[in-house]
Amino acid sequence: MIRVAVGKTLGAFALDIAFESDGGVIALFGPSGSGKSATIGLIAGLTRPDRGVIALDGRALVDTAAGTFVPPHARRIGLVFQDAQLFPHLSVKHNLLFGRWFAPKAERRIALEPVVDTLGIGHLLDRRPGRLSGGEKQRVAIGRALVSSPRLLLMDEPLAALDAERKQEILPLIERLRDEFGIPIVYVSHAVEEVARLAARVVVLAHGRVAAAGSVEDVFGGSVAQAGESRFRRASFVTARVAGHDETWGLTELAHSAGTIWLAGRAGPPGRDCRVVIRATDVTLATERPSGLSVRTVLHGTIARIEADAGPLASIVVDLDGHGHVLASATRKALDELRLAPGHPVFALIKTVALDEQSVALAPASAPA
Ligand SMILES: Nc1ncnc2c1ncn2[C@@H]1O[C@H](COP(=O)(O)OP(=O)(O)OP(=O)(O)O)[C@@H](O)[C@H]1O
Repeated sequence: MIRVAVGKTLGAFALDIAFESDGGVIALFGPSGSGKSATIGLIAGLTRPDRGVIALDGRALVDTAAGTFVPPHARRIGLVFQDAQLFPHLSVKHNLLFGRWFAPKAERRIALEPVVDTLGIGHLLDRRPGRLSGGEKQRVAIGRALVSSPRLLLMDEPLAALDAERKQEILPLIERLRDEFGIPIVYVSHAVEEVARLAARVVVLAHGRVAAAGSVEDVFGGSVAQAGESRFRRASFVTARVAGHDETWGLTELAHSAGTIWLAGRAGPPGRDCRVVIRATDVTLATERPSGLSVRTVLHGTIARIEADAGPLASIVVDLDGHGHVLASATRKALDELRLAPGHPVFALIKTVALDEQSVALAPASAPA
């Protein structure tokens, strides 16, 4: 359990935040400059708060009123940054073993072998970091943090420097370490896709304050959490159930009460709950059920809210039959011409080609998504 309630002034920037997490992955989400990395620095002990408390499993790491400040190396917190920050003169194996020095012998819960297996880095052990790709380096950085048997893992945009393909290789590995090693993780990102796949809870920061906090479903139920994001990055997700695979056409059918969602590719066994991430720019709205279109996914819903940008665009939050929301981007002109307003019924159309396996996060086999 991590509890954070701190204030810190950094030049002209004032951070004043409070949140708690009792395990799993909690995401810190928010636009650039909102204070995500500053928060990570405070939890790791790289900086000291001006006031407040940070406690891990009931033990104060910082308590300014009591004069407590546990130094970073004694916090037992693993860190993974965007840039892997490996020791260039050490082999991969010795980089990994370096992490162990920080764990007292009695607390070395995590052995090297399962970490190497999970991350698929066994063939790299004798290499130096200079001879690794970006994705390989990042796996080793994650491994080094894990073998220190940390009480908490802080991951600050660990995928931001990787291309889309590398990201898709590493995301499942982070899912596995979340599920197999049981270490609580604070995960910083401004990618909705990553947050939707990994996190149970999210804290949205804006201008150094907590703008929203709660379950991922609740916080991303509308577009408010993404107000600072460009229209190309805005996304929502819906929880659906894998209904089956169409082997002839290579499609997966996902059941939702608002309609069937089709995605190109295979995603999970039938019966499994999942979250489907849908970019707002991939959603088209229609006032009538369309015919003669190639679009396969037609979800019926009701306009819950319209948020007009300063420019020509608007974000439309569509309530899906009381089971989640989908976010659409449209021009204000189109809204005007279709006379769309809150309370109106609409159909949300999503191209099948906009969704594939990578748009889907499977819920653990036994738990709801
Ligand atoms: N040491 C410092 N001195 C002065 N200002 C600082 C210092 N460190 C951070 N800041 C300021 O604090 C604010 C928050 O920075 P922070 O790095 O936490 O943002 P972020 O949400 O992680 O952004 P990004 O997504 O771009 O990494 C920024 O305005 C930054 O310029």
